Amino acid sequence: MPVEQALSRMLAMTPVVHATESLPLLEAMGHVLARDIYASVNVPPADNSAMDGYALRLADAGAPLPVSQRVAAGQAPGPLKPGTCARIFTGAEIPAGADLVVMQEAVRFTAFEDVVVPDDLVSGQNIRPAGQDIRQGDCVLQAGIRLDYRHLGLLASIGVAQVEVFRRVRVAILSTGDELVMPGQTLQPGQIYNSNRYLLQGFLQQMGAEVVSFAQVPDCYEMTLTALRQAAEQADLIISTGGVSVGEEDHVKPAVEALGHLSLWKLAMKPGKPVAFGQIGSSLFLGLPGNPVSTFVGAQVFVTPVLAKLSGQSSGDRLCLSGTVDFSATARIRQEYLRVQAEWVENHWRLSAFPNQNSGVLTSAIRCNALAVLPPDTHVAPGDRLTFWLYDDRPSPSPSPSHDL
Ligand SMILES: Nc1nc2c(c(=O)[nH]1)N[C@H]1C(S)=C(S)[C@@H](COP(=O)(O)OP(=O)(O)OC[C@H]3O[C@@H](n4cnc5c(N)ncnc54)[C@H](O)[C@@H]3O)O[C@H]1N2
Ligand code: MOO
Repeated sequence: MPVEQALSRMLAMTPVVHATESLPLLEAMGHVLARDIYASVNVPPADNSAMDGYALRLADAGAPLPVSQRVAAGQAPGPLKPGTCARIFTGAEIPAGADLVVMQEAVRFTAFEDVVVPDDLVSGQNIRPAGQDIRQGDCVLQAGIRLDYRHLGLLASIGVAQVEVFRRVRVAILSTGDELVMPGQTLQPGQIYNSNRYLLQGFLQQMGAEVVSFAQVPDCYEMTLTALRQAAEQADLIISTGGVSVGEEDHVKPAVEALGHLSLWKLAMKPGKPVAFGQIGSSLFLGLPGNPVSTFVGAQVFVTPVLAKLSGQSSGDRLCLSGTVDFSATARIRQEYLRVQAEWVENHWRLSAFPNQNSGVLTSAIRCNALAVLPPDTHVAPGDRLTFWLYDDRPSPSPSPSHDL
């Protein structure tokens, strides 16, 4: 089955976790907003000065003006006496009657310390009007937004201290394989370190999900059943790695079928062919192949949109870009997800492929910053274009050389 079709079927089966909670603003970081937020105040609440200087009436300009009051930020000014000006500081409220502020560098003083202002004055200059950022009653954020630091700042600016958010999506991770040991232990012959668990847990954390359980199970049907049953009791989504292929040691698929059902298995993608998707009780189940790059690509291609929908996010769409490849590659019947280094060079994106695209080479994900999509039955040569997305938008320390695949 093509990836796009599989993804639409996965999303059609994915519910929204509707439970909400009310959290103090700082704790809401990374949560998805459950209600629209309306401003109960203007931002700024009153007209205020954009400069350190003098507030006056345009009509009074022309003659030297005595200073009748001093207004610092945080003080409430009195009305401005006609024929005078007010000493004012950045952020301080404009006294009633004043209609402009002259910055202090632009004024002179008479021998009596009256203020002489320049001629080229405009009503409203250097005044930040009340509500210029947000008007009372405005809908400032809509439900479905995943809150980041910008939203926290905006919510704080309208005085919101507590927000209603969807609870975090609960995810269980299952690593399967007799060969796996945890970092920190010494490898015995035949063993490898379990990297997928760490990759997935870090990814889920970054996505705002809560990892509620982790199990590492050997290649044993009974133990896989037990682990899946326990995971389904706690999690909205179970993600397993390994054991979804066709060998006798691959027990995940039959175990899911025994406890629930599988809706999808085997997709036309590389890496990641034996991806499986289904349900156990009320938990969704996503089985990713064990190869570390299959897990990485599966996290990018499937976990991201499924988690977005579960968590109540209104859009899980990623930003897809188009770039020019400087290598040759051919995809057969499977859609390929190439690890590429995307560089912005001379007003276009140039994509260079990592030389070893094997699904066991996790280094490719670190040395590159993007996944380029090579559709089935496609050949690309230098100069051709491919769609890609950045999974790391930091500039790379050194551009990678080009490699044909
Ligand atoms: N006869 C066939 N064999 C295979 C096929 C096939 O169609 N016919 N498909 C191949 C493809 S493609 C993939 S992908 C793999 C997927 O296999 P599994 O999902 O069953 O994964 P495993 O065999 O358990 O593991 C694959 C590989 O990844 C390593 N691994 C597993 N878990 C971890 C982990 N947590 N951390 C690090 N590395 C892990 C594991 O040792 C294997 O090397 O099947 C092919 N075979
Ligand atoms: O589908 Mo597998 O991940 O190519 O090696």
